[in-house]
Amino acid sequence: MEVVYINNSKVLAECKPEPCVMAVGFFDGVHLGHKKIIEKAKEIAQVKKLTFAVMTFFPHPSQVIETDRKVISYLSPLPSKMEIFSQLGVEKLYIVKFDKNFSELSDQDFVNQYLKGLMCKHVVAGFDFTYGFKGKGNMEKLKNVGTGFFDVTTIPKIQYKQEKISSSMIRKLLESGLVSEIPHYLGDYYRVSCLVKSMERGDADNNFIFKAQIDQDYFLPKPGIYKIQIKFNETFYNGLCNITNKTLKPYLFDGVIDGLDRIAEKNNVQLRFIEQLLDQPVAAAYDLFSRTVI
Ligand SMILES: Cc1cc2nc3c(=O)[nH]c(=O)nc-3n(C[C@H](O)[C@H](O)[C@H](O)COP(=O)(O)O)c2cc1C
Ligand SMILES: Nc1ncnc2c1ncn2[C@@H]1O[C@H](COP(=O)(O)OP(=O)(O)OP(=O)(O)O)[C@@H](O)[C@H]1O
Repeated sequence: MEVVYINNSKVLAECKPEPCVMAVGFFDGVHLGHKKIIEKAKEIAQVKKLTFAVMTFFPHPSQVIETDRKVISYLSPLPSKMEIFSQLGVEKLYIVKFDKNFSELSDQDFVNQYLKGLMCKHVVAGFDFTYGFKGKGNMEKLKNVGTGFFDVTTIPKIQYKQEKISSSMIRKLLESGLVSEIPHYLGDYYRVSCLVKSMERGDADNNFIFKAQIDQDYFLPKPGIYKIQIKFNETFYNGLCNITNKTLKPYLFDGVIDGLDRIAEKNNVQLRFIEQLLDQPVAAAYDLFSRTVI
């Protein structure tokens, strides 16, 4: 996957565009609604024999625009989002810096400079996609202004239990500790990548006790005790993890892993949240862990 960072219209002019089918959106978490959009763009690109591209923005628009709900941590921080896009077969990823200047670009200028400028022949986005200053552009307008330049495909609302699947909904579930519900929205357990700081045999049952550091850009579940899996070298290990102080930066997890003797310190692992066991962290975590059957 080729990654192109666009910081302003000058850098945009230096891009070497190629005719493409483009999925557009912020796509935090790349949930089931987002996946439908990306899969549709891929399918159209194959049929039309064009490059399969995605355009996303960074940071989240709420960090630049006045809103009551600022998104400061992510379900998929940029490196994780890039990995997911690459796994979904995206050929070209445009990452547009969302700054004050960009936010004030009119909807017409965004279409002319960015979508037409990057040689989009087909744009795919969801039913509620908005763009341009004050979010004045929508899918209806996009179809009109694209006539003669690009086609537009709108993905209808993807729902679970009669509600729109959204990144905000997944954040709410994490804030409530309801991690076991998340696969219905994400298509998989909520996962974060982290760096193992220490791993030693520690408790009475000879389980491994680990401490791991997580990138501070990740949105974390409510403090508490969680059943987890650690993925390392394509193998999943069951365990428990204690999330304590959410304000601690960088975050440190500690926990117990069952029968794990291959992960050494300084390894990057993927941690998946399976189920909340206790809705508050415990001070003497190891005591609790050693008494709990993993
Ligand atoms: C050029 C441009 C300017 C934007 N300006 C604003 C803005 O002034 N106010 C706002 O609330 N959102 C603005 N947005 C954000 C969009 O409304 C929207 O959140 C963004 O395009 C991501 O779409 P998505 O949230 O559907 O993924 C702008 C987006 C673009 C592409
Ligand atoms: N459930 C859904 N069904 C269809 N399209 C969706 C769905 N959720 C998001 N989209 C589309 O995905 C793209 C990215 O949207 P966005 O990143 O705002 O997702 P979101 O889940 O709505 O986020 P948030 O909850 O933060 O508003 C947009 O084109 C949007 O219309």
